[in-house]
Amino acid sequence: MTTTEPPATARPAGNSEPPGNRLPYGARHRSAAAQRASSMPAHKYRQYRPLGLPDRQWPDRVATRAPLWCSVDLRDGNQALLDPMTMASRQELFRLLVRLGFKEIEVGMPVSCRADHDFVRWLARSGEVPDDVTPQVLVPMRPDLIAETVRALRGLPRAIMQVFHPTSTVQRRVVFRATRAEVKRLALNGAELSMRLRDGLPGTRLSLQYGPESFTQTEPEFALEVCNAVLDLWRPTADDDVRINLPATVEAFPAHEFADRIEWMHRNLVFRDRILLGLHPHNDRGCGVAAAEAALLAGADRVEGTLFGNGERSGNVCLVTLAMNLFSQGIDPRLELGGLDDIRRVAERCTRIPVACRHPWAGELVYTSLAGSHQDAIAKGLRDRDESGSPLWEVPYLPIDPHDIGRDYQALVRISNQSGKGGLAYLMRTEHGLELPRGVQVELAEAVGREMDDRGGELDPAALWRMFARHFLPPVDQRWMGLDPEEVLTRLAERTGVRVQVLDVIEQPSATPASACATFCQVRAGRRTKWGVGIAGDRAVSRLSAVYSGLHRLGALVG
Ligand SMILES: CC(=O)SCCNC(=O)CCNC(=O)[C@H](O)C(C)(C)COP(=O)(O)OP(=O)(O)OC[C@H]1O[C@@H](n2cnc3c(N)ncnc32)[C@H](O)[C@@H]1OP(=O)(O)O
Ligand SMILES: CC(C)C(=O)C(=O)O
Repeated sequence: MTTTEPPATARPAGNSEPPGNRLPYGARHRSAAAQRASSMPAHKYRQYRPLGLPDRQWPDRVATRAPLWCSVDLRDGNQALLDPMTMASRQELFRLLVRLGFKEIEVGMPVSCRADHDFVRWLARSGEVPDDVTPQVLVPMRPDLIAETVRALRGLPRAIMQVFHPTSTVQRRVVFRATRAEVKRLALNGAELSMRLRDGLPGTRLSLQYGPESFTQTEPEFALEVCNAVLDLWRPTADDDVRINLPATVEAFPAHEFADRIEWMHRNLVFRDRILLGLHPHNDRGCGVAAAEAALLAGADRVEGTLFGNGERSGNVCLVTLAMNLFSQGIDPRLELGGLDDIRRVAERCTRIPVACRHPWAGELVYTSLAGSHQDAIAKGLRDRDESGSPLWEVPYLPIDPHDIGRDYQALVRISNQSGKGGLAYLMRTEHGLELPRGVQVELAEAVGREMDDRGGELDPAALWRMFARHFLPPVDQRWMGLDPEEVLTRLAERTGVRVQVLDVIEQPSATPASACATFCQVRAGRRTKWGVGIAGDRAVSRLSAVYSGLHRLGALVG
C-alpha cells in the first residue's frame, strides 16, 4: 500500500457509530446468553474505530531479534511516583540501567523541575555516561522550554531530544482549543527551533525525536500528516539520527489495532528508510506487552518502556517482560537479565513500589508450583533433563530455566493441601536426600494431605521432614535391637495369629542425614500392607527399623 489515506474502512477515532464488524461473543451459546445485563454505565464510553488494514502483514511475521530498547524509568517512571526519586536513587538506577545494557536512557525532563535538571547536569559533568550510551530528554513543543532544554544538555557528547505535543481529538479541543492546522503549526514551529538549536550546540551530537503524544487517540491520517510534515522539515539524511516515536499515551484499543496502525504508519511515513520508528506503549488495558510485541512485528524498530512497568496510571510497557519473552523464544534479548532478583530489588528500592509476586518472569512466585500435578510434572521434567543431558530446556510448567535469571531450584515446589506425591518426593529428594519409592510416596501423600487439609497453609521442607518422621520413623523398641527381622516376624505371627510378611525391600545406601543407610520395606499383616522406613548408620539396624516402622504403621505391634 502506498497511499497516505487511511484504508477505506478507517474512520476517525471517537465516532459514535458502532463498528460494523462486532463479534457477538457467545451469542449462540445458551449459558452466555443467560447472563443478565449489568448496571454498569457502559453508555458513557465509545468503542474505537478499527483502522481496517485488509492486507496487514504483521500477523504472519515472527520476531527474530531484539528491538532497540530505551528505558524511560528516570523520566516517565519517575514522573509517576508519589515520592519522586532522590539524586542518589536516580544515580543508582542509571548505573543499573547501564549495567543491564541499555544504550538509550531517557534521563528526565530538564524543564520540569530542578531535580530533573540537576540530574542531567550531573550526567554531563560526572563522566558516568559510557561511550556507547546516549541519554535522552523530553521537552514539550514550547520554544522557551526547548531552548532551556538544549542549554541543559551542554557538555554531553551525545543526547536525544524528544519533542512532543498531544495530537488527539480531545486534547486539540479541550487543551489547545486549536484546529488541526494550528496544532500542525505548533509541531512545525517546535521542530524548526529544535533543528536550529541542534545545529548550534557545540560538542554535542544531538539526535531529534518527534512524538505525537496521544497517537492512539488521534485520527491516523492526522498523526501521519503531522509526522510527515516534521520529517519534511528535518529532511533526515542517512547520517542524521532522526526518530519518530508513536506513543500509546493511553492504551485505547486492543493490541491488534495498535499493530495495524503502526504498520500503516510504517508504510506511509516519508524518509522511512532513514529514520528510527519507535513505540512508547502504556498499559491502561493491561495489554501493553501484547501491543508492543505486535507493533514491533508491524515495523517498529525501538521501544520505550520501564523496568517492571512502572509508570503513569497502570504503567509503561514492561521492558523486562518484553525482553524475557524474546529470551524464552531463543532470541538474545540484548539485556543482561541474569540477576533478575537483584534488578528487581534495586528497582523496588528506587521507586519504592513493590513488584508483584506474580509479575511475569520476575515475581517471587512465578517459578513456584503449589499444585500437585504441576509439581509432579516439574519433578519428572527436571529428572529427565538430568538423565538426558539435553541442552534444550523442556520442563513442563517452567517456560525457562530459573537458573538463567539467577534463581535456584529450591523454591520450585512448595507444599500445600493441593500437593501430591510427586511434589513431596521432589522435596524429600532435593532437600533431604531421600529417594522415596513410589509406595512410600503414595502413603506419605495421604498422610500429608490429611494433615494439610486440617491445618491449611504451607509446609516448609523442615516441617515436611518432621511430618515424615512422625509417620515413618517411630522410635524403635530397644528390645528389638539385635534381632533378625525375619525372626521378629515369625514371633509376631505366633503371638497374634496373623500372617506377617515383608513383601518388598528397597535399600538406599547413602541417604542423608549423616550418610546413613535408608531401607524401605513393604510389610503385610493379614490383608493389609504398609510401607515402613528405617534410617541408620548400620545396614542391619536400618532394615530392622524399616520392618518395625511398617508394623507400627499397620498397628501390628501388640505387646
Ligand atoms: C504523556 C507524558 O508523559 S508527557 C510528559 C508529562 N510530564 C509532565 O508534565 C511533567 C513535567 N511538566 C511540567 O513540569 C510542567 O507542566 C511544564 C514545566 C512542562 C509546564 O508548566 P506550565 O508552564 O506551568 O504549564 P502547565 O503544565 O500548567 O500547562 C500546560 C500548558 O502547556 C501547553 N502544553 C502542554 N503540553 C504541551 C506540549 N507538549 N507542547 C506544547 N504545549 C504544551 C498546554 O496547552 C498549556 O498551555 P496554556 O498555559 O496555554 O493553557
Ligand atoms: C511524551 C510521550 C513519549 C509520553 O510519555 C507518552 O505519550 O506517554
